[in-house]
Amino acid sequence: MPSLGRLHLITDTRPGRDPLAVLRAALPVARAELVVQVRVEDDATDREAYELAQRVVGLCRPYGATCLVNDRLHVALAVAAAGGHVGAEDLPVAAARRVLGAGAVLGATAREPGGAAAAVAAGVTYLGVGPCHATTTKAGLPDPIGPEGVRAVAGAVDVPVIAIGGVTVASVPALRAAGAYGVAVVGALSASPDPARTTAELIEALTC
Ligand SMILES: Cc1ncc(COP(=O)(O)OP(=O)(O)O)c(N)n1
Ligand SMILES: Cc1ncsc1CCOP(=O)(O)O
Ligand SMILES: [Mg+2]
Repeated sequence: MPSLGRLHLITDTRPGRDPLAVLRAALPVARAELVVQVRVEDDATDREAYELAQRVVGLCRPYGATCLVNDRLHVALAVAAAGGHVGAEDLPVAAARRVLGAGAVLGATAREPGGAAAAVAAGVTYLGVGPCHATTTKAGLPDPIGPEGVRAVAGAVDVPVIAIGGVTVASVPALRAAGAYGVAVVGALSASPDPARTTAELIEALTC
């Protein structure tokens, strides 16, 4: 397995959220185990995405944390992020790999073994697999696949599987038992009254 962080914190840029405050709380706890994925709302401008990503890259650097950019790979390149994440409505994996280059971290979304194997063949570094559980963070998703869906994908590929969708501290053990290498969260940290503590609990559950 590559040295990819196990805790993926996806920025929550919905109104009233403070993604940089959450990141400042999580970084000193998770350090190099943290992968921060800069994800902005669809109607955000590229300039807004760029400015947030630039801040995130700067905050991650002293901790050895990894910054990725969701969807907007030109923003990833512009801020010298470590890579990006693409899904079904974004650039195809092979095209994303060409854009980012051979050394970049490239994630893609998968929910079943066939799609996962195709993404691996096309050059992904890791797979974001889900939604594992119900989530209120993103609308229009298919039904949750649960730990058994994660198990099916993890058994079919040899890249790290990052479970996403409604992940909480309590759900991490079952996801790990199903073969997840790590987890990606929005609400578990963004809505936590104590993001530093929740980060510590997530890291403990992911590395024990
Ligand atoms: C780690 C991880 N897994 C899945 C996703 C979802 O990506 P996508 O399907 O492209 O949906 P959007 O996030 O772009 O709305 C992800 N971002 N990260
Ligand atoms: C972007 C995305 N893709 C699948 S689930 C999801 C949102 C995950 O957010 P949360 O951790 O709050 O359920
Ligand atoms: Mg996408």
